[in-house]
Amino acid sequence: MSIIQFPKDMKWGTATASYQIEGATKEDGRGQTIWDTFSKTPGNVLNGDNGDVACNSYHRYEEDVQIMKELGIDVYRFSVAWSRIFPEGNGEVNQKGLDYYHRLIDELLANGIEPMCTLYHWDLPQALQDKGGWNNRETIDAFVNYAETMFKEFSGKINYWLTLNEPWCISFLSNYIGVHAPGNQDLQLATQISHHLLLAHGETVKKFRDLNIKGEIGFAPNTTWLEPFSNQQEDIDACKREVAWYVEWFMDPVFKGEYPSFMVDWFKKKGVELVIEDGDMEAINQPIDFLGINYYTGHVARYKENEGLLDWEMVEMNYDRTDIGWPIFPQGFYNVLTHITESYGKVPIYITENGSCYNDEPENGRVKDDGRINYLQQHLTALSGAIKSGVNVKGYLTWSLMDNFEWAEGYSKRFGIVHVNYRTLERTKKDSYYWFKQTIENNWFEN
Ligand SMILES: CCOCCOc1ccc(-c2cn(C[C@@H]3NC[C@@H](O)[C@H]3O)nn2)cc1
Repeated sequence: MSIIQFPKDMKWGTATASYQIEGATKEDGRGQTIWDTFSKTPGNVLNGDNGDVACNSYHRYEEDVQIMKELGIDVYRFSVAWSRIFPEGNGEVNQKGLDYYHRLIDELLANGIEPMCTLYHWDLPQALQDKGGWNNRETIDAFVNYAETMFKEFSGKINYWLTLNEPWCISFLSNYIGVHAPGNQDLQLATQISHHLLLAHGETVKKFRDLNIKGEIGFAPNTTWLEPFSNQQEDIDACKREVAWYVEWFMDPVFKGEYPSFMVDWFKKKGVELVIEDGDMEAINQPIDFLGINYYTGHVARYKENEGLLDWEMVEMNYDRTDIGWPIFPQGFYNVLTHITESYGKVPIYITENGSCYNDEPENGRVKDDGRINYLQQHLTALSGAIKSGVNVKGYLTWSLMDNFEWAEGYSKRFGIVHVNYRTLERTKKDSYYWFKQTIENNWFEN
């Protein structure tokens, strides 16, 4: 057994997102979003699930904050539903929407918990999607206007801001692979959307600086790691392409002001012509205060000609897998974090999402989720190793505080350290909740 310790100023927390937990989708002036539309289109979401009720956190946030207070966390990451603030995406502000987030944030602050606000976590107002959504550059202006409204309203209460959650999911998963809203399957469209998302991020950071807002701002790319099956250059290059699709494609423009040329060339071979206007790359290349990193899984891979978009295939290594089927690959967590530090320097990093799907149910009031505890132990051990090797990690927020709407998987996949009974909405703290609570209290755990 060994003791895994963390820096004394390490911040611990949990993360959620508006569409996944709030419910109340037709209350207090909230406008429809692309996930309301997508989830109610038959076939898009398992079991026809949608976010109309979810965890009903819109009304149960006080109970949820008490659960967080007992957990002993320092920071809670949530997202704001843009369509609660601007039901049509822009125009007249909805005061009842602002009022809800004041209630939530005041409850957090009153209980000594720091709010970390994600401005965009996938729930685009449908009215903007009807005008082209993220493919329309006017959506960038609407986003900056929404962000400016939030900055001015909550400056002084919120000190940690994230512009975008997982731009790879927003662009490629949702507009090329097509399994998330709005469900397009067009590589040119998805790639152009990725550029507009980066522009929205950069213009928002500029606005944050121009307004002299107190606090820190960043964004939260999702990451993965592919380990080459051999030291053959074709295997190494294939893995590099997939990691770059998530990491370099979004981080090079922000940190270096340019796209990774080997990926631009690869997309060109696939017929993609990215439209970049004068000044775009300068607008994206804004210094950020911290990076949110989301990591779930990785695997071993090798080159395979004409396989998928990037010519690679997974190598089956009898991985242990979670209940959503993702390989448990903690070495990928260490590798992607050290890779990011080697590429972009010691930018402060918060792990804004890391967690696992285990569908254990309560028995006699207890949820015995050993799989999730094991996942946390393995990934926090990898994180501790990354910190020791120089990665500038400031905090770790597990995904998620509670079971919630897992997008196309609906409510069938449970990521929470707190169980939610979707019929009664009763919350039940899982064994992993108590394990995480003890780890936070100690700032170490025994592996
Ligand atoms: C047919 C091919 O299908 C490919 C599916 O490909 C993916 C990839 C990635 C994901 C994914 C899901 N999550 C968890 C969320 N992160 C944000 C938060 O809202 C969590 O709910 N991260 N990545 C899903 C599906």
